[in-house]
Amino acid sequence: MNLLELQGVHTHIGAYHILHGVDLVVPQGQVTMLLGRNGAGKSTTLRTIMGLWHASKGRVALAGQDITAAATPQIAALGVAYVPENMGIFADLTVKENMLLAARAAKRAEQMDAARLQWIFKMFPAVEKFWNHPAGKLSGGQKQMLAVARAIVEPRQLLIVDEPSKGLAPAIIDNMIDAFAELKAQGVTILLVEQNLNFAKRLGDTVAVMDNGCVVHAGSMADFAADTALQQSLLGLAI
Ligand SMILES: Nc1ncnc2c1ncn2[C@@H]1O[C@H](COP(=O)(O)OP(=O)(O)OP(=O)(O)O)[C@@H](O)[C@H]1O
Repeated sequence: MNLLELQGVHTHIGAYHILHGVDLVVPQGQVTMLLGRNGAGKSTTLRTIMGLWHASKGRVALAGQDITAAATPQIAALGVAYVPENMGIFADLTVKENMLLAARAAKRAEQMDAARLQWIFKMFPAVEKFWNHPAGKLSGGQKQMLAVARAIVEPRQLLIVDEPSKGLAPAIIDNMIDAFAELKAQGVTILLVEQNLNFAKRLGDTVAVMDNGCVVHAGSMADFAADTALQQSLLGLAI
C-alpha cells in the first residue's frame, strides 16, 4: 500500500511554473529517496506535500485521503512531520525548549512521554547531552539530529526530511542512517531528499529521481544502485 501518492502535481511559485506533473508514490513502511540535480524541484515537491505551496493541478493523497488543498497544520495533525533544509531550529532556545515546542501535548518537560524521550536519547545522544544548552551552540550534525528528534517527539506515520546528510561528517552520517533504520523498524514511513548517493543507496528501499519539475525515474533502490549508467544519465555531475 502507498501511504502517500502524488498524481500529476503542478506547482507554481508566483509567476514561475516549477512542478510539471509530478507522479510520486511513497510505500507504507519503507524509506523512499527523492534524488535529482540542483533545482530539479525536490524541495518544492516536499513543500507542496506539506501544503506550504499548493498544487495548481493534480492530487496529493495521504492514506487515500485527498490533502491537495489542506493547510499545513491539518497535514501535520494527520501525522506528517517535515524537517526543512534549514532545519527550523530555534538557536536561542535550549535543546529542551526546542523539543518542548515540538511536543504539542506537553507544556513542561515532565509531561513529555518519558519512554519516547529515552528512545530518542538513545538514537540521538547529543540531544540528551546538550539538553540544557542553547541549540545554536550545537555542531551542524547535532543540529540535524535535534531537527529530526523534534520531528518525531510525538508518534508520526510519515517523516519527511530535506537533505538529512547535508554537510555531515561520515561518522555522523552512520549515526543518522542507524536512526532512520530504527524509525523504519518502528513502523515510520520515511521520505528523504538526498544529494548524497551513497547515503541514499544505504538507506533507501525505493527511489524517485526528479528532473525539470518531473519524476523521470522511479523504482527499487537495489536496481538503481546497480545501474551506474542510469545514475550517470539522471544525476550527472551530482554524483
Ligand atoms: N521561492 C521561490 N521563488 C522562485 N523560484 C523558486 C522558489 N523556490 C524554488 N524556486 C525555483 O524552483 C526550482 C526548483 O527548486 P527546488 O528548491 O525545489 O529544487 P531542488 O531539487 O530542491 O534543488 P536544491 O537541491 O538546489 O534545493 C528552481 O529552479 C528554483 O530556483
